[in-house]
Amino acid sequence: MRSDDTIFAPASGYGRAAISVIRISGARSRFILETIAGGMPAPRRLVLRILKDPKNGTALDEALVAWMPGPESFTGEDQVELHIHGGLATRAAVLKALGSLDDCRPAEAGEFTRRAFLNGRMDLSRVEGLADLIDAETEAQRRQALSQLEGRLGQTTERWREEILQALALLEASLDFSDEGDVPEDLERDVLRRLSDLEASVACVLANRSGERLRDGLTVVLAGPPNAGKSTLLNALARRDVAIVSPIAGTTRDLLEVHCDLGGLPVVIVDTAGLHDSADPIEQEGVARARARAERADLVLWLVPPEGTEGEPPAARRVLRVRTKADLNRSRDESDLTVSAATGEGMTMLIERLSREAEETLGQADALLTRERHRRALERAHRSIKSGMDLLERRGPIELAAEEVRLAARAFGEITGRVDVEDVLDRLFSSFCIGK
Ligand SMILES: Nc1nc2c(ncn2[C@@H]2O[C@H](COP(=O)(O)OP(=O)(O)OP(=O)(O)O)[C@@H](O)[C@H]2O)c(=O)[nH]1
Ligand SMILES: [K+]
Ligand SMILES: [Mg+2]
Repeated sequence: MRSDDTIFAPASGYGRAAISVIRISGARSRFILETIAGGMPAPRRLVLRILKDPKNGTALDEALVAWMPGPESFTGEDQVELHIHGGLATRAAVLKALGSLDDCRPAEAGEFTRRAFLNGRMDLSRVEGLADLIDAETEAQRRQALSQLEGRLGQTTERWREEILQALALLEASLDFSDEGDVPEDLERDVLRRLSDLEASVACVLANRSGERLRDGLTVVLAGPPNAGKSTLLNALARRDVAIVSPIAGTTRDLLEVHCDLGGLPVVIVDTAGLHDSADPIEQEGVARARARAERADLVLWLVPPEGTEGEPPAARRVLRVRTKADLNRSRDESDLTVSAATGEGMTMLIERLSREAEETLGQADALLTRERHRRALERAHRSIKSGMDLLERRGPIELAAEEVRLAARAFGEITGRVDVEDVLDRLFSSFCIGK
């Protein structure tokens, strides 16, 4: 794959639609537009054109076309958009015509965004914001992703990086002084004050985990003995037939996740295998997976059917006891909630309860960090700042303090993709759809 090829791809979804948008980016964009649309429109204006096959001049479609010259385009390169009719045959014919041109090829997943990043049009944290925006399933996730796309995280870490580079400059100046055997104490005190301000700001951001939580959603695991009604409840919460339900104990073996939107907040509900001792190695594996997932979950709903023995809930952060199949047994007990997926009894209460849990955990999300990657980089920056401060306070070697400060600057730079992020790039861009 050559990075100086001109690339093209449908930017709207596949399947039949009224309009389909095809994006083109690269040096041949102008030539392509001239060739298939018969001339150049004014930049950034949609104009109606007949698209013609470059091989034989036959008409392909009537389309709105736009010419977006670089460097002020999304990718930073010359770009073209063709808004063609959304029929499958039309799209196939236009894509085939584009593919027949020299140095033009279909784009790989995320290649447009990768070019935008490489051409300095977006920093890495904004690229991640864009990926999250495309994947956002709820209102709160959308707002968070948009704020990251707008550059809140990137701007903050860039500011921190600049501040720490100033501290580094001062330290280096004091190194020069120390050659002359005279380290001004003011200078070191000044550096120490700057580092300590920065340390406090970074610690404050690290303490807030709500961004990552909001991105991933609140995880609720449905656990219980076999036949407790876990899969039935999952289907009822999802309002569709996701999991197999049967009177046979041990129906569910794998974990099954459903993403729900509760009042604009993302909740992931996980159905699991019934917890019990089994000689069957597949069931044992299912039970082990159920226990592991319960341990990591924000909340476990421990489902207890009216019949049979209850057993012990799995190890978990928080457990709510839910009596199932209320239609079969009217007796009250010490459960937190009582539901019947069959009649719908108690379902409103359960959903309200889950919404409240989501609101408490995710509701006030105003966090800067949304990914583990950000957190790891910031933690490293924080550690280095603290080591640097420690060295200065103990009047240790200035060279070592300067090195710590340099490491912190580097860690800040990783968040926006200034340094060392090749592996992150490959993973991130391949998670995009083709055409983005
Ligand atoms: N009457 C009544 N039956 C229910 C209710 N919920 C589930 N059942 C029945 O209970 C049986 C077991 O339900 P499942 O949802 O498969 O139970 P499970 O906990 O997922 O079972 P495993 O996956 O085998 O562990 C099925 O026959 C369901 O129709 C309910 O609220 N009322
Ligand atoms: K079952
Ligand atoms: Mg089941």
